[in-house]
Amino acid sequence: MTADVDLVVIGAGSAGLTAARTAARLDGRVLLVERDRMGGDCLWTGCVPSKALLHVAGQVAAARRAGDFGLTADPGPADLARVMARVRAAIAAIEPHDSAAELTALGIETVHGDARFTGPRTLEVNGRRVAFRFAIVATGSAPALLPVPGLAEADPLTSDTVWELDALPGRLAVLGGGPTGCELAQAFARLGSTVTIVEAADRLLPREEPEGARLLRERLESEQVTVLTGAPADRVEPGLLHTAAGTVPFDRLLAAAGRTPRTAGLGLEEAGVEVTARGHTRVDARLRTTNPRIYAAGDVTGRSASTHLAGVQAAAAVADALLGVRRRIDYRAVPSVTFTDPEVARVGLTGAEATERYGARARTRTLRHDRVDRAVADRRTDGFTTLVLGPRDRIVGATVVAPRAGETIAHLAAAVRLGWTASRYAATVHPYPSYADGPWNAAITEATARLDAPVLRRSVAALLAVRRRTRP
Ligand SMILES: Cc1cc2nc3c(=O)[nH]c(=O)nc-3n(C[C@H](O)[C@H](O)[C@H](O)COP(=O)(O)OP(=O)(O)OC[C@H]3O[C@@H](n4cnc5c(N)ncnc54)[C@H](O)[C@@H]3O)c2cc1C
Ligand SMILES: NC(=O)c1ccc[n+]([C@@H]2O[C@H](COP(=O)([O-])OP(=O)(O)OC[C@H]3O[C@@H](n4cnc5c(N)ncnc54)[C@H](O)[C@@H]3O)[C@@H](O)[C@H]2O)c1
Repeated sequence: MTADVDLVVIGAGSAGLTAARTAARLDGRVLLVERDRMGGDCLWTGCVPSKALLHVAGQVAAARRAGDFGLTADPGPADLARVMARVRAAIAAIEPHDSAAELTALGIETVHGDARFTGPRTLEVNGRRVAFRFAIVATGSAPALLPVPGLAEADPLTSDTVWELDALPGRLAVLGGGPTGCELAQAFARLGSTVTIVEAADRLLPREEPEGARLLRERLESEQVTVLTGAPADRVEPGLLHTAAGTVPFDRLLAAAGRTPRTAGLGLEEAGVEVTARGHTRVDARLRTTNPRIYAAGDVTGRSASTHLAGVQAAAAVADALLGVRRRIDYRAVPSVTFTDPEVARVGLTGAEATERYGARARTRTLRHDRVDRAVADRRTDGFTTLVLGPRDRIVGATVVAPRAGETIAHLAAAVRLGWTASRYAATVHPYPSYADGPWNAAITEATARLDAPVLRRSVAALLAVRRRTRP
């Protein structure tokens, strides 16, 4: 069978766009199929609108705190229609980079339609049959619809639809206290809604360091957000959410309790592509599905839940398929950030995960940000840095909770990837006064604490004595 294209990419989101661009750069013949909007969730309903919304909400919150700085300003509730216009403007500014025109200029053929595999090396889109050498499934994930009685009837908002609101809900109940729930809850509370977060686990952000979740909760509560934890949703009546921890009256409900992969209707069975029990494409370390000619990348794999990792996976999959070049993805060093205020940023293991993996060889070193002068100057000492140390004192994880922690964590991602010790990290000069002083000072404290080891103290004392004699 002669192939029509080297690579067909299904889905033009974070993973699919990177896959198509990478293949085009290698001079591959590429067909990119998207059934909805070029740019995918990150551009239209995920990263970009949520960060734009959080930015405006942050400005409103700062204006509310103006009294702290001797100013007077009471912005009152925000005009959501105008706020959403700002959000759409951010999308509009980025959208041309992901457009079909831009990709066509790179030599990529784009087709608007629903792709469906018809065999191990063929698929169909808009009635057109395409034979491919390789394919990449990059169809992403969608908000999960929980089987909570009454939830569907309550017409819940999701991260797909919340952007269509043009008036602030008076009382907003947010179902799920993961990154989506926390970010949107804080944004709407700051804009003027009365928000309650309902989280099944015993804390917000269950994947993060408990102390980070605790600080975020404290901050949200200080901004009048009600947080119910240990509160799985039981059922919904009109205007009333019942949970194990009490009832929550609401005007609108936002369902943010997880994601589900988009694998239905793709003809994966015809292509010999197996899915896991949760519906993700089953992939190996090279991102090959159970059909070695078909790869997968991004949310659909269940091994990525971020734009940065989706892109890295996609580029690696293309190199593997088209060039036979294997690129190892270092999953140990992929940062994740919840862009609330304060931001909760992590790379690698939490303290508890490190103890589980390394037992007594794991340790943590925490520096509270009342020791970070920039945080003091900004009156933002409600943060901390934790370095997680593993065997041979290497940094195997880190959490930073602070304004701009999403920037600071990037250095620590490099440290984890390169297997640096705290001493090695401490040897890199950091600018003062910055939030990056958090990790730096934590590393310096760790490095200098090691000087307290009796053997080192004896050596230092001996050296000092020698110097006193030779340079009296
Ligand atoms: C509210 C929110 C905020 C977020 N914030 C961040 C953040 O700040 N930073 C971060 O890194 N990540 C963030 N994420 C996660 C990030 O958006 C996703 O991880 C990322 O978009 C996944 O990219 P993807 O390419 O795997 O899938 P998607 O972006 O979902 O793209 C998949 C595309 O495939 C298309 N498609 C599906 N089926 C077919 C088919 N059969 N034929 C043709 N096309 C098809 C879809 O229409 C879609 O456009 C956020 C997510 C949410 C919900
Ligand atoms: N800033 C970012 O990078 C960003 C932002 C948003 C989402 N994401 C990614 O997208 C993925 C999905 O995030 P998400 O927050 O939508 O989902 P999630 O799965 O991370 O969190 C959902 C939360 O809902 C809770 N939950 C589940 N069922 C419940 C019930 N019946 N009642 C109450 N609570 C319930 C869970 O315990 C969990 O804490 C994540 O992996 C996340 O990293 C990233």
